[in-house]
Amino acid sequence: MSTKSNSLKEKLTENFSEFSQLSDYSFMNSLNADPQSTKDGNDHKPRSVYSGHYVPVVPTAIPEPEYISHSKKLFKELRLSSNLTKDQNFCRFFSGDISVANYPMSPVGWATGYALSIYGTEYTQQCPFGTGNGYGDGRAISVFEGLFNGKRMEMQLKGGGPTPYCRGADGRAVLRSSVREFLAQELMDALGIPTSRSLTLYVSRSEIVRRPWYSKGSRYFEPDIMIDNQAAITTRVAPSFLRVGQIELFARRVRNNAHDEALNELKMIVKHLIHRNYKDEIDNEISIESKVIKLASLYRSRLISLIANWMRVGYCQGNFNSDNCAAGGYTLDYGPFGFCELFDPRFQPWTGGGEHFSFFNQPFAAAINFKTFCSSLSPLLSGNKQDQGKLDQIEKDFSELMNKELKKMWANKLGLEHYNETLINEFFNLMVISKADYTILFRKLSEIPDNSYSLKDSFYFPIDDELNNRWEVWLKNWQSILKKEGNIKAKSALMKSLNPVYTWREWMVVPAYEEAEKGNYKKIKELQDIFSNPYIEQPSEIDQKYNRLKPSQYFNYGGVSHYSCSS
Ligand SMILES: Nc1ncnc2c1ncn2[C@@H]1O[C@H](COP(=O)(O)OP(=O)(O)OP(=O)(O)O)[C@@H](O)[C@H]1O
Ligand SMILES: [Mg+2]
Repeated sequence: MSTKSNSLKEKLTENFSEFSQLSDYSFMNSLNADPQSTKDGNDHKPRSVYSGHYVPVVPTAIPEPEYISHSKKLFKELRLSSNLTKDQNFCRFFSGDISVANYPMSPVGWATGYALSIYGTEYTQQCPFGTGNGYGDGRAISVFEGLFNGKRMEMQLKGGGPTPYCRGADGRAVLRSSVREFLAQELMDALGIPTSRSLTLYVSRSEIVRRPWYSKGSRYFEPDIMIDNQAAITTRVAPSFLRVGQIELFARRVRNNAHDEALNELKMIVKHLIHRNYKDEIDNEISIESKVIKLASLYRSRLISLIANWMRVGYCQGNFNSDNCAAGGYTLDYGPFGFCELFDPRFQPWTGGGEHFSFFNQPFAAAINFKTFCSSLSPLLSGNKQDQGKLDQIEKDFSELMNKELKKMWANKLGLEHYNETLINEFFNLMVISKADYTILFRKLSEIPDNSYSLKDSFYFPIDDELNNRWEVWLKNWQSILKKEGNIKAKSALMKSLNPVYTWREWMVVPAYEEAEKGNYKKIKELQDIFSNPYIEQPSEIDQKYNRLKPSQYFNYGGVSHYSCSS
């Protein structure tokens, strides 16, 4: 009996009509549509959107879509059968032709507006109307919301054609950036870092868009040519795609007395955020003021943990504006991101990013986004001084708690129970002077070596005797603390669970999207395999290929070591 019910429970969704039965829309049912929008979602030209939480939009399908890949892991988690990828309607739907939607699915998707603050400075000029009312999802369109094993998930096409927020751009994403986002989400999830997830990746055999990019071997900082790219659509999945910038938009409207419904719309979107991302942790029965305070405190914990995790694996988001900061506490928008190879605290692959969004500055950028988040919640406290005091305190404590978490992370990354300032400062100095590869060095240290010879393959240049001696001294000090603290074998195992073997190396990903441009998807699948298990050493043939220092020719190489945000 129990076997039977288990097998029933395990039944996978096999075809598109079963898939449609999973749909259950709360976004469109419980929030306000822009009153000026049309129900049919035929709304693809830039225009001002003054109110409402979303605009109904029908995506523009990419012509002649070809399936490239899907996330086997996410499919399993959602209990979707891989057979679905062979279903014609599934393919049409996730390549943008949602006219195939069956009841209870909606044949219309939605795009949302959001505000933009760059490192705390509010921008309004970023839209064609100079007001900020034309800024939001320009090419991201949500098309599905459903219940999967009781978990509510939203599915969003990236590159699904223009929306009213497109600001005159084409609404498309190129194959290169879609491959990057698809693979990066897979890797981040496997690294154990909260993230939007990859569902599927389709490319158009016939639609071409032009973008500035780098010529082969370019040493230019900014793109030097225009190139033709195939359009692609990748679908990402998350409990919500709400951003700090979105809460900010509604709060700005309250502050500016933009319309009578402004405060109510802010309240609705915050309640929606709680419902989507914090439902299990916030009691529905408490007052809105108490909910807001709890929300700020929960988001603070999630954001702090997220940033510490980014630092742990060498991830640099690159463009950590309020509009690229998910209010649910996970990584969102894999645009000009990168992973640090040669250790550099100022690592920043995006040419437009500046130092403020660089690798080691991310805790500060996060603190600023958190401040924006808190001040956006403030109007919901109805001027109550005591509640405002609590919210202010939560915001004020961000940096101290962030520091604490970082110290814990650095200590654990080195197998230590406690942060040791002298030891860790000397370690950072040595990493910089020795020109170490961030991932390889930490992984080699996870073997807890007792001599510097074991580290030599993690340096980009041979180190001299003096430096060598410094490493020897450091290793000795480190080992003696480790030994005092306890079981070395257990420490090594812990370090290996925090320090991956394999990481994102852009020069390995470039051939994957370049081959894909020629219709060969083998390298994408290979990388997907490697990225699915980044903490486990692969057999030596595979290991030699993927566990390597960045070759010298790829330094200062346009499109590899740095890139513009032309996606
Ligand atoms: N080709 C395009 N067509 C329309 N809008 C675009 C296009 N490229 C970028 N945008 C819009 O410009 C804004 C800034 O772009 P950014 O690179 O931060 O985001 P993105 O990578 O497109 O999307 P997301 O943050 O949803 O992952 C976003 O609102 C985005 O929707
Ligand atoms: Mg973005």
